[in-house]
Amino acid sequence: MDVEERLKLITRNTVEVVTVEELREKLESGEKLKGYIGFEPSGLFHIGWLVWAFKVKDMVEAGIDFYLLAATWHAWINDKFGGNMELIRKAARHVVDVLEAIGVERSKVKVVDAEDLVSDKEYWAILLKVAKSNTLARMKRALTIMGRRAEEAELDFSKLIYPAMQVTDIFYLDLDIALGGIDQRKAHMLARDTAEKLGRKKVIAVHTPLITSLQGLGRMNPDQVDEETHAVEFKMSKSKPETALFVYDPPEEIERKILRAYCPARIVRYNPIIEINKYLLFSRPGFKLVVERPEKYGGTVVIESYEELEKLYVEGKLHPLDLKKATAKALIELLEPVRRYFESNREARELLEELKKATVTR
Ligand SMILES: Nc1ncnc2c1ncn2[C@@H]1O[C@H](COP(=O)(O)OP(=O)(O)OP(=O)(O)O)[C@@H](O)[C@H]1O
Ligand SMILES: N[C@@H](Cc1ccc(O)cc1)C(=O)O
Repeated sequence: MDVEERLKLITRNTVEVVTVEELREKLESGEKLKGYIGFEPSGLFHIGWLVWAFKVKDMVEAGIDFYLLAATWHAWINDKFGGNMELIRKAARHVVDVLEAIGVERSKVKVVDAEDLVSDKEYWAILLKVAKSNTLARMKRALTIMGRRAEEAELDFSKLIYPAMQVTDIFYLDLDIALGGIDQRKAHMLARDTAEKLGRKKVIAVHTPLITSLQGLGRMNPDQVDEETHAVEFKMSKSKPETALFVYDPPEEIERKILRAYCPARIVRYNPIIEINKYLLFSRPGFKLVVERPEKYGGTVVIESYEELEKLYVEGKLHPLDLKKATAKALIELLEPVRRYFESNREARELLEELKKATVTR
């Protein structure tokens, strides 16, 4: 694969890459590049996570040496599973199972655990240098990377250490590329600015879009919700199960959740059903959405691209109910391999059942 093809694969379906020029330069240099994503292992895998999971597949295919960081200590700081480290560790194993189910081969990624990172004194030396290079105000502002508002920084002191840890993870693993949803932007900008101060490698940030909660924005007008509020208050999130579709939800459940979901007519901004189409369905090469409807409502239509879908929807030529039914059907198909994986893999299934029973707390 040549540089342009690799670049295309890494940058497709992203919100931003900081910066594309740096990425091109590194790819051209021919050196082996190291990329990563960190995740808090704290419960079940919702379809929003598929957005970055598909990007992990792209990275691996583009020849990036890819690390998956199970951010166990970070999840602990963030009060996930009530601070039960045993459950957090199990949840980390479960995430790797789901990734395997959607085709991220275990042998092609390196799974690392935050517990191993912190056992090295070098990690703490870097962390102190990161802390020394930044103001308290900047660290507080970065708190949205843990899905918290800046005001929550003072709940307990460990929360203030979290952003410095995320930057340290990047330096310690000596990464070239950091992947995350757009809500992780502040961590990556902090890492880039701190790298300049410390004379370290400046990480390239690749940000994927966020899928909105199935409950949408409540009574808020989409035009009045900025991206930061969207990320903290209105994204699909495993801590708020009522907002989420899980990758192993049975077909009937997927259909039920989608039929009840927020999907205002003609509006695409922060519309989760539209986003599922844009980021998960049409992002797959060759995908077509088949909308079956009676002749009197326009008859069956096969939509070939996301642009075509958006146009039809905004013009009011596609009713939300018809869109929902077609989306449910396509999503059920997309998730079929995950259901099969858990049906046929007893160990993975038992772990999933155990996690389902554990209370998903924040
Ligand atoms: N709704 C979403 N759509 C797309 N990506 C998401 C979504 N939610 C989280 N992500 C991405 O998944 C990664 C892990 O995020 P995180 O652990 O905060 O997930 P979460 O489901 O919001 O968890 P929690 O509810 O426990 O805070 C991050 O890179 C984040 O950007
Ligand atoms: N902050 C990320 C998790 C994360 C933790 C440590 C990292 O190095 C990277 C990512 C989230 O909320 O999902």
